[in-house]
Parts: sequence; structure tokens; C-alpha cells
Amino acid sequence: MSSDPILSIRGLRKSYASGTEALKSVDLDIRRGEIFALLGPNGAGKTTLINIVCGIVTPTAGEVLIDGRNWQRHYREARKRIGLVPQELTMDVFEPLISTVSFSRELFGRAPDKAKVERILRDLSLWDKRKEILKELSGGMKRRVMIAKALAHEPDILFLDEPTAGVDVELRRDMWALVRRLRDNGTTIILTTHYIEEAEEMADRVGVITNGELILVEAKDELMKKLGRKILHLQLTEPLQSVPPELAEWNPQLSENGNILTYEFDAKADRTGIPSLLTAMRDAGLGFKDLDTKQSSLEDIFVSLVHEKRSAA
Ligand SMILES: Nc1ncnc2c1ncn2[C@@H]1O[C@H](COP(=O)(O)OP(=O)(O)OP(=O)(O)O)[C@@H](O)[C@H]1O
Repeated sequence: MSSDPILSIRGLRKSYASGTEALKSVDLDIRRGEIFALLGPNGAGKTTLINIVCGIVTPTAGEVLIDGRNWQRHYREARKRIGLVPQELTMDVFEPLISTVSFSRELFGRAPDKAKVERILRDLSLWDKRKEILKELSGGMKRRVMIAKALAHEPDILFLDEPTAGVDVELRRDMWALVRRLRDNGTTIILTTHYIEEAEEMADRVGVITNGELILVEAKDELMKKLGRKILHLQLTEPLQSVPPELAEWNPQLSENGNILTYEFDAKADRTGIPSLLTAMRDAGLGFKDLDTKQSSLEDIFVSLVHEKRSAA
């Protein structure tokens, strides 16, 4: 198996007619056979990126290479090799499910193959519903049909745009299992998500995009160490003017006129430092009325990543 990237994104830029700069020169290499999660808040540019690679949106500048070949110059090949499960459900609602899926296969340049279509429908637990009209299916089933449509022409690069937004827990688990099976069969997968847990569960590597900039690409395990930070809040019985020297080694911060002491810790480390901090507080005669811990939000993490990037530059 070649170690060259299956997909290379080079200097990709998009300004919409409205003036919005949705992508600001993005470079990204996708490795063959990996699951890559593109993580970012609303409006970050995730869908724009996917839609450009899938030939739905025209970039303002830059190019995409599939196995080193420009995707616009070799668009027939690109269409065959790429599958997209879009965010919005787009379907001919009066067609039986099996016709829609078979049609999709041929539309993307593959010969009809009943056995292949049957296997895809069975894998997605849709076979029993194959004659049903799409309009009458539940939301979760419709989403499965979208996946079946994207897989019908057997793409080896699959894009999933927010595959689990608004789906129930059971369907989410099914989707994750399906994505893993596809990867095990050699499909390269790029998915977008708002959810840290989804990236954590699924991805080999994660890219963080915000304001049209890809600010970080990292192995999932490395990123999760950064994302594992939590904050402990202690509501003190008596306000403090300053942090007592006995607590200096934990570097806690005071807020709300000295009534709240906060301590940032790594929730995934063997030792969080919390028991020793509480012991040191007791020894210093400091009491607290209440305590809670809070996960840094995705937004907090983006902010700190952007800061890190700027101070490193
Ligand atoms: N067709 C369009 N015309 C004008 N602006 C657009 C268009 N599509 C997207 N945008 C803008 O481009 C920016 C990036 O949008 P995009 O949909 O790519 O983000 P996203 O990361 O996928 O967000 P979400 O998670 O909400 O789908 C946003 O500011 C959005 O409003």
C-alpha cells in the first residue's frame, strides 16, 4: 500500500459572493485508510471544505489532488472514487428506497449490480424496507438511506458531513460501527463534527478548523491529552485577598472577589492533584462550601489553541 496521501488539499480558499471568507488557504493531507475528523464550531468552514472536494462548491483558489491527480482535470475518476453523505437530506421522496440507491450507483459511473446494492442495504439494516417510499421513513432511516446512496458506487474515499447531528444514541452507535467496518475494508473516511466525543471515539487524526483556518492537525491521542483539561471550582467559606503561598505549587486562581478558587487539572492524568490540594487547604485552615468540576468547552479549547498557535508564531 502506498504511503503517499490519498488526498492532498493545497492552498484551498473560498470567498462566497456575499464576501464571507469561508476558507483561508487550507493545506491538508489525508492518509490512505485513515478516519480523519474535522472538528470545528458552527460556521468554521467544514462544509465548505467538504463541498469543494466533492465538486459541489467551486474554490476561489487552490487545488485538490487524488492520488496526486488534480480532481478537476480528472473529474470522472474523482466522482467515482468519492462518496458524500451530506448534512441535509436530499432525496427523491416518492421513490422506493432501492431504486434511489441503485440509481445513485449508476449515476456515479458504476455498472448495475443487484448483489452489491443488496449487500449495502443489508449492512445498513435497510433491506426489509427496500420497497418503501422514502417519504414514509423515519428521520433515522432516511439518514441510513443517505449513507446507502453515498456507498452505492463503492467509493474508496467517503465524506460524512455531521453524520450524527440530531440522531439518537442508538443510531449514533450504529453509525460509528458502520464507519469502522468501512475503514476496516479499506475506505478512507473524513467526517466533520461538533462533538469532541465523536472525534475521540472514531478518529485516527483530528483537524481543528475555526474561522476558515485549519489551526491544528494532530493524532487523536495527542489532541485528547490537551482536551482532557478540566477546571475545579471551590467556593470558599471566607474570601481570600491572594493565593496563600502554601497553595502556590497548584497555581490556583482567585475570582469573584476572592470567593472562588479555581484549579486547572488534567482529568486523564494518573494524578489530578486534587486530593493533595484539598489536604494543603485543610492544613492552611481554608474551608470551602461547595465544589464542582467543569470540562473546558470546545470553544475554550479553540481559544487556547489559537492563542498557543499565535504565541508560537
Ligand atoms: N452559499 C453560501 N453563501 C454565502 N456564505 C456561505 C455559504 N455557505 C456557507 N457560507 C458561510 O461560510 C462560512 C462557513 O460555512 P460552512 O457551512 O462551511 O461552516 P461549517 O463549519 O460547516 O458550519 P456548520 O457546522 O454550521 O455546518 C459561514 O460563515 C457561512 O455563513
